[in-house]
Amino acid sequence: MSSDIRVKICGLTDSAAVAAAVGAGAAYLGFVFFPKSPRHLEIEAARTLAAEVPPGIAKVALTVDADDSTLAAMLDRVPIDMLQLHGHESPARVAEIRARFGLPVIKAVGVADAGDLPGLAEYARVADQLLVDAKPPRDAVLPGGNGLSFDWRLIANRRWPVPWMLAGGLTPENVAEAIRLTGARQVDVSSGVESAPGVKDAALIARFVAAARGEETQ
Ligand SMILES: O=C(O)c1ccccc1NCC(=O)[C@H](O)[C@H](O)COP(=O)(O)O
Repeated sequence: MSSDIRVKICGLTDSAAVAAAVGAGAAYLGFVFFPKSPRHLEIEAARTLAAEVPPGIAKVALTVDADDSTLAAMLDRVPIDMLQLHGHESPARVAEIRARFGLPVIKAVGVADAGDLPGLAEYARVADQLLVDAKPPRDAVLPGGNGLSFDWRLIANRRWPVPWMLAGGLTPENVAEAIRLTGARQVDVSSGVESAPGVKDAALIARFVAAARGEETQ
């Protein structure tokens, strides 16, 4: 496996977690703005954490069907590099947000079966990146960050015209196999590096990044 795998650690809620992700070599750090989430950040808390991220690591704001005024209020205070849209935003809405706020957009798309794959191609026309995630259960409170994976064989050897990240239920134990099966060059994790919902574990973050890069020795 190659060490050029790029890792996104999502749902960081405190300085220790940011330091752990930065120290482990994450390429992207995700901040969740979704009040029902145990990882939700108020704007001023996110601003403080964002200031702790060194240049060269992308600060990603995750939102769910946010309207323009909510996005504007957050972006006015928090120095964000990319938006991750994790709701039911249509392709037209993705294009609109991208144009209005002038930031690269990652569109999360849930996959449960082969019927979900055409949606990915549609979003690849308007988003800068795709995040290929597990589809949340119908009764889930969270549209992502549920620690659930999907059948990776569904996307084995699939390619899209934009960069993409594999997400959903990844852990230090399974990430190498997920990369091998899918050919992903970027991976995203939240629950799999937590000791409790919303509480990141520095050792798990380090193990995850090392495993994704094929560097883990144990
Ligand atoms: O993390 C949340 O609480 C969350 C809330 C609302 C929308 C998305 C959310 N998380 C998305 C992610 O953290 C990841 O991008 C992805 O779903 C993988 O999560 P996990 O399966 O927990 O690794």
